[in-house]
Amino acid sequence: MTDALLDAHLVADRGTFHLDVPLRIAAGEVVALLGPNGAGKTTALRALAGLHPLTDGHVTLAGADLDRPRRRVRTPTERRPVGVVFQDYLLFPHLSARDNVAFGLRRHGLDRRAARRTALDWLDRVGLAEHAHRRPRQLSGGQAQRVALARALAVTPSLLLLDEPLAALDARTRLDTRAELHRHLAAHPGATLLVTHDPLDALVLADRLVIVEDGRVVQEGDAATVTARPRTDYVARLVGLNLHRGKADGHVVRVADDLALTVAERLDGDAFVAFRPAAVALHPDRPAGSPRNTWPARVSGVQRHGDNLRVQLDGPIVVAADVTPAAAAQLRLAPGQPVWAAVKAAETHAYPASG
Ligand SMILES: Nc1ncnc2c1ncn2[C@@H]1O[C@H](COP(=O)(O)OP(=O)(O)OP(=O)(O)O)[C@@H](O)[C@H]1O
Repeated sequence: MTDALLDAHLVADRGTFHLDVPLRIAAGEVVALLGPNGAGKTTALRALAGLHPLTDGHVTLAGADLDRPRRRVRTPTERRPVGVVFQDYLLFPHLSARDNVAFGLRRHGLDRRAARRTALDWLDRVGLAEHAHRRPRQLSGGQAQRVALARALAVTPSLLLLDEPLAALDARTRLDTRAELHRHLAAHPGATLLVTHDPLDALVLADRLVIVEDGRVVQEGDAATVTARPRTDYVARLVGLNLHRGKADGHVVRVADDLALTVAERLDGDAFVAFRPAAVALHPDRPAGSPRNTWPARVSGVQRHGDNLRVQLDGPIVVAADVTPAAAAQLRLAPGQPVWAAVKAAETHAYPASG
């Protein structure tokens, strides 16, 4: 991407934690920053907002350096063309919805009347014109979220930052608000960074995913690429796949000392093998007639998963298998129980681990 509106290299420290994340976002692009707990997502967002100092690297937005520690450049939060929607919205409880939105505009230099007019216009755009006089405690979670979004967007920020914007909502409100948020983000001409735990939010709302683990980017790309070729356990779990790394030789990938899986693709060298939990069949005894891709395993856990049960297996490789409740009853699945696992070559997807 050559025409990045945001060009950042976020290098920051928090205690012993070290963040080192390059990030480029084009105008109109929505990027989701995903990662497990403690990966550094919030630190990255706070650094972009000017709420956490960089120790090195830079933040350049629309060609202007906001941060560049080596040149002692640092722009205070309120002088950045950045809008933030925090997880708990941080609305002022004593101000009406209109005045919450107007507050940000006033800080950006608008006079009181113009700020109120623009605030009403934005509340109208998020469908809240008739609630403009209400205080935050008189609004539902979804409505408060929309006020926070209106407040962030009203200042026409070059960069919009959203920190888990749907996390505080119940499932039903989340569904509606996600669809509406999608509409507003699609219309936002600036760059958008969305921090989230929720793969669905990321897949629905973002054009591109950047996945961080332990302060580093481990994978990035559009949803189709990332879900088709996960490169870490976290990403594989996120997209609901089993993932194993091994050495490929033709159609065989050795994933453990005592297990080689036959795969559909022909490969050589370091490779990943991915397969869906539903592709793993469980048998009480060694399955006859199908010698490929079967291995002895032991049940380490069983949980509900939609209409099925998700069974965690230990053995030469750690695997999740989805089985129907009827199959689980027949197998009398219980923790510690030995079973045989099987997966067909045609149900696996192998790809090079390098590049
Ligand atoms: N106040 C603090 N003092 C010292 N270290 C901290 C502090 N807050 C966070 N950290 C460290 O910084 C790391 C990154 O935290 P951060 O909140 O950015 O992660 P995150 O990806 O947003 O996590 P989560 O998904 O749990 O919100 C954590 O691993 C934690 O060890």
